Amino acid sequence: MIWMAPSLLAADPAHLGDAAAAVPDADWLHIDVMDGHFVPNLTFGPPLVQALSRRARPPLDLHLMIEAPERSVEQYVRAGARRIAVHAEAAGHLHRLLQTLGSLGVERAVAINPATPPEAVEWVLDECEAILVMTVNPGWGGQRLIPSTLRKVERLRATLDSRGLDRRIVVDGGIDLETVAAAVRAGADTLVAGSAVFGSGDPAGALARLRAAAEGALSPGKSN
Ligand SMILES: O=C(CO)[C@H](O)[C@H](O)COP(=O)(O)O
Ligand SMILES: [Fe+2]
Repeated sequence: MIWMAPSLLAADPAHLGDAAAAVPDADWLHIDVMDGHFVPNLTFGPPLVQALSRRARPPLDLHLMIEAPERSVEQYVRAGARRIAVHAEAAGHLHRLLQTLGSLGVERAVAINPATPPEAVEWVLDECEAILVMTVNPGWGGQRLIPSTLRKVERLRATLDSRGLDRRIVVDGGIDLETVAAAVRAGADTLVAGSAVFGSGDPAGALARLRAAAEGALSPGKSN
């Protein structure tokens, strides 16, 4: 089953609450937290996340692009996060951090940048529910998907299958009607899309079209 996670990063910052309310059929609402250090950009903090949780119907999916994530995960859980992705590159003690997140009762994802090999997450698969493969360099929306990142998705899906593990593979960056089928065929089952959803005048319609294209790529005999 495909899960769709529209990313608020592409929404008009002056109307974030309305954007959060505009995609009630999403499986998750993706929120990109950037600290100006791990990535140059600066975005959402806990009070804003908490305010958005009151406007959004989908559960909040926080993508923490921050240094020392262990210092602030609890704050984001209190603000309403239901899934938290932490970067393998940012966590000094990744295994311990994932155990902490588990004890806080949220779904856990480990994110890797395009430059990071799959091995960085393969040793903690028992301590997470999802892997987030960055398909662009983190920091901004509206970039083009880097095709070689999908080879990592294939490899991770093969590793999960060979170990009999049921984990979500999230792809994040440059997902649109042109790239979504390739991402799904590579093994992704959770699709983050910012510009393709909030860059359109009709976010709910754009989300539905993207979901249909992803589901079509899953079903044999359909072309997308
Ligand atoms: O994590 C991110 C950037 O670091 C965003 O989630 C991602 O870029 C989504 O935006 P778009 O679909 O426009 O690429
Ligand atoms: Fe993201």
